[in-house]
Amino acid sequence: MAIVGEKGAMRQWSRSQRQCGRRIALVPTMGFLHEGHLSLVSEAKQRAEKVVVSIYVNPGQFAPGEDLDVYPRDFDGDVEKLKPLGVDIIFNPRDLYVRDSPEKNGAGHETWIRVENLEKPLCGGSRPLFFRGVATVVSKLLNIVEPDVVVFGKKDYQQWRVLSRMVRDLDFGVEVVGCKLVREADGLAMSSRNVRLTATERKNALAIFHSLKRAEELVRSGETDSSVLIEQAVSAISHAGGRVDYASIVDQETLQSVDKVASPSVFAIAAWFGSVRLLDNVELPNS
Ligand SMILES: Nc1ncnc2c1ncn2[C@@H]1O[C@H](COP(=O)(O)OP(=O)(O)OP(=O)(O)O)[C@@H](O)[C@H]1O
Ligand SMILES: CC(C)(CO)[C@@H](O)C(=O)[O-]
Ligand code: BAL
Repeated sequence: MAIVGEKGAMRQWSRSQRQCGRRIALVPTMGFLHEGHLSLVSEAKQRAEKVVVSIYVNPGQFAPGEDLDVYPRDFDGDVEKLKPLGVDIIFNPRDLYVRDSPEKNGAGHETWIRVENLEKPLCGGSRPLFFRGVATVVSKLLNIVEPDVVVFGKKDYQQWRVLSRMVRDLDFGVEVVGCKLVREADGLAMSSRNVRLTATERKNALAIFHSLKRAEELVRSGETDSSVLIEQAVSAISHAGGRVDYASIVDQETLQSVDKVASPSVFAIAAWFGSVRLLDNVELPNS
């Protein structure tokens, strides 16, 4: 497993692999890896001969005042976790944006990608520049690594949908794969940010998962009214001391709210426990 920090070297490696006819899969991450990330690597290994994992905490997707400075990092630990998995390259770019290179004399990055409608609901409400940053950095990674397949997790459901749309709309020559959300043994969605929860917040945050499970059960027993499903979730999370950013039942493709659970929909929640904002979701069964 090699660690590559320079984008020219990354591109050169990819091109030489492709010239030999080898398929490349890319797994983009921000590091502090957990089993959720490792499941993406397994999926990538199934789909390509060569696997690149990128580790880059992208400043371009954090607004001022968000948690960029305290985002968990453990590069050496990540390397150890990836070693046994047969990953070929860890791409840990030092020079991703022009502003990262002092010799460019302040000539800054000024090109941004917007996925105009899909970026607006859900996370787009409280993080209006988030998907602009994500779409732009993922475009850069795709242009540098030139993978055949790129793998994302459905824990970040809207992110997966936004990036799939971007790839389709802009004709990137890559297949986008969405992998199922991986949970801790007690049900909490795995997330790098979980480490920032206190023990009490960690316990209370389970209310998110329990309320989504409850919604699933209600749908199975015939409840289709979104407002009923949402109210029980908001109430359970608030009782547990959480602050709901959004709790929305939306169409799986358009991410527009639905009043009734009648077609493929997803119940997506973002909620704060202490200073940590957590995401979770379930794809709801059709009633
Ligand atoms: N629990 C999970 N199950 C499946 N995929 C996941 C899970 N957690 C993260 N991923 C996926 O891993 C990729 C990298 O995500 P990232 O490095 O931001 O980790 P994260 O755990 O989502 O961190 P955080 O939410 O704290 O930013 C994304 O495609 C994301 O959806
Ligand atoms: C896709 C991504 C690596 C872009 O920085 C990030 O948003 C993430 O880790 O989910
Ligand atoms: N996985 C989400 C990345 C972020 O919250 O910035």
